[in-house]
Formats: sequence, C-alpha cells, structure tokens
Amino acid sequence: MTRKTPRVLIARPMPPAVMARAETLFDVENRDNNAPMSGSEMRSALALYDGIMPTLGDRFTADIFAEFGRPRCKMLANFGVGYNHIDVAAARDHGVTVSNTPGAVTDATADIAMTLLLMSARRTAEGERLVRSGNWAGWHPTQMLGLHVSGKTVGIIGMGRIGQAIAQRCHFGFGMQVLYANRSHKEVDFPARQVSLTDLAEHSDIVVVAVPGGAETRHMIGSTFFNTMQDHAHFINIARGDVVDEAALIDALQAGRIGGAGLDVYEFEPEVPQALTRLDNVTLLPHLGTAALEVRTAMGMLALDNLQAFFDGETPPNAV
Ligand SMILES: O=CC(=O)O
Repeated sequence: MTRKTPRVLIARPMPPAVMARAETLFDVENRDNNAPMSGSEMRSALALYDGIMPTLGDRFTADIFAEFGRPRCKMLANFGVGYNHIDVAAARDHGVTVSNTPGAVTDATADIAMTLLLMSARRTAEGERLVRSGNWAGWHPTQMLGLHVSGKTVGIIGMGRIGQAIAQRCHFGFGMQVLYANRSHKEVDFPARQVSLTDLAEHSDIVVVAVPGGAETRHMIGSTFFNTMQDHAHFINIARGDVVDEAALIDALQAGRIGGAGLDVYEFEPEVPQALTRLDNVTLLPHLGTAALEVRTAMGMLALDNLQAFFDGETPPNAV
C-alpha cells in the first residue's frame, strides 16, 4: 500500500535548494510572506497540514493549540535553533512533535558575535557613520580610540555549541582569556575558566550572551549585572533579546556605566527603541546571526531531515 504524501506548510520563502528538495518529499505549500504567521493562520495550519516548518516569530503558544484535541498537524520542524516561540509542552500535550536545527547555525552565529565584539570594541559603526557623513577630517593619533581586544578577558554566558565556538575564536584567534558562566558544571577542551555570573561581570572586558531564550533565561541580565561590569567593558548579545532587561541596558549605556554594546537581537524585536538608535556607543544589527545562503540552506535541509524522519516513522534527529 502506498503511503499518502504528507501535506507540509513551509512558513516563509526559503532558499531555492530547500524548496526543490521539499517538493520531492512532500505535498508542499510555501507561504509567500516574510511576516510572522497570525494566530488564525497558525490555527488553520494546524488543522490543514500534517507538518509545518515554522520559524522565529511564529508564536505557537498554548492558546494556539488549546482549541484542538489532536490537530491534524503532528510535527513542527522549526527552522532555527531557538524555539522559545513554540510552547513545546503544549505541543506535546496535543500530540505534536517539535524539532529545531542546531549544528547548522553554530559557526555563523559565533562569527556574528565576533563581528559585534570587534565592531563595538573598535567603534567601527561609529567610524563608518563618520566617513559617510562627510565630516571625517583625517587620521590623527588620538582619533576614535577604542578598546584593544587582543589579550583581553572575554566572559561568555552560556557554554553550549555557540558559546564554545565563540570561546575558541576569542582564545585561538585573539589570545583572549576566556571566562564562562553556565547553569550546570561544564568541561571544555580549551583553556577557559567557569565562574559565577557576578565574577564574570566583574572581570570581563567583553561580555557575550549565548544562552537559549525562554522563561528560564528571561531577564537573567539586568541592572545588577550592568552595575557590576567594568565601565570600559562591552556587552554583546547574539542570543535572544529578552534574556536582557533592555531598559536596564539602556540605563547603563546612557549613564556611561559600561563602554558600549553590540546587539543582534532585541527584547521586542523587530522594535528597536530610539533610546538605542540615538546612542553612538551601540552597534545594532538586524538579527543577522545565521544570515548566509549556505547556512540558511543547511538549516532548511535539517528541518526537512526532521520532517522526513518523522513521516518515515523514525525519531527526528533534532527533536526537542
Ligand atoms: O536566531 C536564529 C535561530 O534561532 O536559529
């Protein structure tokens, strides 16, 4: 007996190779919209498809699942490593398996952390604005002096795959000392020291946040942390915006309690407060962590691997 081809909704336009493969595997619908799915779209997708490939911004909360006993959809294969927009417990209660795409994102996200680390410490966004403004008056010995990063101490919050990739870049590439804070005891195979969050704040020249988002890490960084940081130190966030109390970060920057910040993510993304855009010592990126064609293609392929395994009756390799 031949199996019915699963009906799958892919929630955003995707790199062409991802769509080409998806079409060989499933009866695919591709939502032609880059905005997050609305509540009614998510509800009808749960009712009409066997599987969905949602992504960042598609808030599959408990409310969305609530009206179903068991929806037709049995699998949410998230495109992305972070899945804090999906209530996994609610999905499970309604018979829906959730997966994500770790691995594919690690190097690209660590590279964006390094980009922000260097941009913030060396004031490069400010410098670029100066050149474009036409007001640059020429090189001189005390022009736009930033923080030299070689040999400094970086403090990494979260020593998962991405945290480790950042640590290795900092240590082997820039000769930095690496401190890290992690919820549980964590051994790593390069020189680095696990410390408390307070010690990390106190001793780092640059802090990088690399923990997963979600209820457990929401606002784990706030005014106490910023008050403990050194006043020349820079703060980098490539994780999720709401890990940081953004108002407390703005206060610390405005008061000059820290040297600067580099942000790829925002608490109320895509809203970026004017208080941040007005500050010169802040580098702001539009969530570029994994934004490279190869990486987005690899993420799509992983999400498809998860869907394929699920519909073949296997455990998806990246079930969460
Ligand atoms: O932020 C991007 C991701 O979660 O993969």
